[in-house]
Amino acid sequence: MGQEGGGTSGRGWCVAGRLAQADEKTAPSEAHLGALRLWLQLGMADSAQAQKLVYLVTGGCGFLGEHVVRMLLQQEPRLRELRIFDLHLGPWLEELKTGPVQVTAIQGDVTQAHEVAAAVAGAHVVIHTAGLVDVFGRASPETIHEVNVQGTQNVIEACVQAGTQFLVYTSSMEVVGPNIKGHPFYRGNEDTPYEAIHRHPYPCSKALAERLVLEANGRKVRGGLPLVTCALRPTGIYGEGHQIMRDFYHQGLRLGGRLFRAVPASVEHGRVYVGNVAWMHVLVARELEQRAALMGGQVYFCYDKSPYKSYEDFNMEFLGPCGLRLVGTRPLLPYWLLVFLAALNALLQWLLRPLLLYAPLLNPYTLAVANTTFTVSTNKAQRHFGYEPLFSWEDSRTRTIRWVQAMEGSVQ
Ligand SMILES: NC(=O)c1ccc[n+]([C@@H]2O[C@H](COP(=O)([O-])OP(=O)(O)OC[C@H]3O[C@@H](n4cnc5c(N)ncnc54)[C@H](O)[C@@H]3O)[C@@H](O)[C@H]2O)c1
Ligand SMILES: CC(C)CCC[C@@H](C)[C@H]1CC[C@H]2[C@@H]3[C@H](O)C=C4C[C@@H](O)CC[C@]4(C)[C@H]3CC[C@]12C
Repeated sequence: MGQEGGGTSGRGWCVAGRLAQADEKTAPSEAHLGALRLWLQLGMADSAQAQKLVYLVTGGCGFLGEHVVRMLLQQEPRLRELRIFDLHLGPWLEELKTGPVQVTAIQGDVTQAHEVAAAVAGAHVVIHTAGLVDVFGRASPETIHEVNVQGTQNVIEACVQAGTQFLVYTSSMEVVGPNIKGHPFYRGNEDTPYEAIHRHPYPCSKALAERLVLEANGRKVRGGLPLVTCALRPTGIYGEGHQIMRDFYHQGLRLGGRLFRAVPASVEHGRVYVGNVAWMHVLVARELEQRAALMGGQVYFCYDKSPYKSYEDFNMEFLGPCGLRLVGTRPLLPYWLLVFLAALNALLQWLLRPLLLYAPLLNPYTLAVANTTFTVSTNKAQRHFGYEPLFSWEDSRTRTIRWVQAMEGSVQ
């Protein structure tokens, strides 16, 4: 929309169109022309002012980050420059550079304070989605901490030093749960009491980082204005580009078009479409300035109309139409055996570490997350900043199915 309805340039077109029509029929009076000239002038002034904001998206080349980047370009008409900061830049960035918004790709590391500071300087808004998403034991706990916690601290300090006033942080449902006790969280909201106790490095790091962001709300940035921060907590994100969905799909193909049920169908797992999560980021960033007192220091779960289902049944909404079948109405293996296999995988990972990286999907942590009900039901984002999902469940499903069908090696 930045391109399509970009501020008032769209309005200018509209007026010019109407004027041309009027010319064909009746000559407009001087008064009419004067009014139109004034409107056009105001429109141009508006337009010059409209495209004034500089946004920085950290992790802008990741699964969620790419959707945030594209959504900003479509839905934020005030954007002048969009900076995309990532450890690994994607080739798709090139196609964005021909549009009306200046797109600046910055290869950098959030753990390097000076790189972050240089990227943040002059930005009005920072959307910090960069993170090390690792629940499979690929990275060390120290690395996860460094990227997720120290990286976030660097972003906060850079905002303070640069005078950047608005910071949106991508947190995670996992800062709440599932906790180590396996307590269910059934359609809870941001105020539902829950014992958020974790041991795994990933949720621990996200919880620490979220706290840093929320505590930074109100800190004075350069120039004396207060920093306004908030955190968004997506549940399990799905949609175009979702790596784990890709993995399940390929695994299903290898197994002759079948996947085997491991988790009871009764365990609800919260899921949210990536387009809606991106839209929520864009809206939050837009509304933080006007509603700083209400939104500053707040957390919001990301939600939409995706149905409540088990992790595997939900995946079948997309993988089913792409030719896969989920075998079994109940888990094929007893739970104790899954626990044993998960523990065995953890042991093998530890033993093999000096030789190779063994990081299967099943481990004690992923088993616990997949086996514990965790779903949200809230309207806080709607109440605080007017969020409504941009994509219906039907749209989200169709888009995801099309993406799976277009995947390399697809049976379609
Ligand atoms: N995928 C989910 O289901 C989910 C759910 C809740 C929250 N989140 C959060 O959303 C954010 C994005 O997750 P995602 O699923 O898109 O993951 P992703 O791995 O696809 O994206 C993360 C991006 O961050 C970048 N990055 C990693 N380390 C970096 C560093 N040191 N410096 C700069 N960039 C770095 C990566 O290169 C990548 O492009 C993360 O903060 C994650 O914790 C994800
Ligand atoms: C029993 C096993 C075979 C099933 C394995 C599924 C497992 C890999 C899945 C289940 C739930 C998934 C997590 C969940 O959707 C939410 C998040 C939050 C986010 O911040 C990071 C990703 C993560 C942890 C998903 C990872 C994959 C999980 C554990």
